[in-house]
Amino acid sequence: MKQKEIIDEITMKRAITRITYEIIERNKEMDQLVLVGIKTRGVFLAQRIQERLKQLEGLSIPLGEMDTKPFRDDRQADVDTTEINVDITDKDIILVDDVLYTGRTIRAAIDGLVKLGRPARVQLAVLVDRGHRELPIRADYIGKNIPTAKEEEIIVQMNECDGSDSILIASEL
Ligand SMILES: O=P(O)(O)OC[C@H]1O[C@H](OP(=O)(O)OP(=O)(O)O)[C@H](O)[C@@H]1O
Ligand SMILES: O=c1cc[nH]c(=O)[nH]1
Repeated sequence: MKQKEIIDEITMKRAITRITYEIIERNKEMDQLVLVGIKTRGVFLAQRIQERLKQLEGLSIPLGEMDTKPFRDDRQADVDTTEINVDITDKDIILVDDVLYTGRTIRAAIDGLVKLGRPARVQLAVLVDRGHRELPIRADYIGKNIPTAKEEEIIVQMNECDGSDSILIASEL
């Protein structure tokens, strides 16, 4: 497998900052927002957006962690490690994930969310949209659009779990 860095730490940081500004611009009632990070790296991304919102607007936005494994259509797990300790009914949810590919993870996340309550609105923020959707799902906030071949893989590395911030593309060639 050949790997090449396509996004470095600084560019990744800028993309997260831009997503945060877009969230501020497009959500007038910020007190209704709840960030929900999709495990694993979506949670760290959501935490970074939460920190930026605090720095830029002085806002403390609640954050939950979504485990999509129990709701997947391909493989399933009995244990659900979702932790969302706020009532999501009538709230504006922003789902956060690192990569958007087929859209199946997001479908599972929405399934998990509606089991917990009835949000007013659900938006989606992703660091990378690599295309190849298999469901009618799109992101509202996109850090980087990275056109890929199906055989390639996007690897997002984050300091919190990988020791550094970087986005790589991997291919057999
Ligand atoms: O749009 P999709 O085709 O569903 O792909 C996107 C998902 O794939 C990856 O998760 P993965 O299942 O690799 O789990 P991980 O984040 O825990 O590594 C990524 O973090 C997204 O959640
Ligand atoms: O390329 C991909 C596809 C799904 N999830 C990833 O993290 N990378």
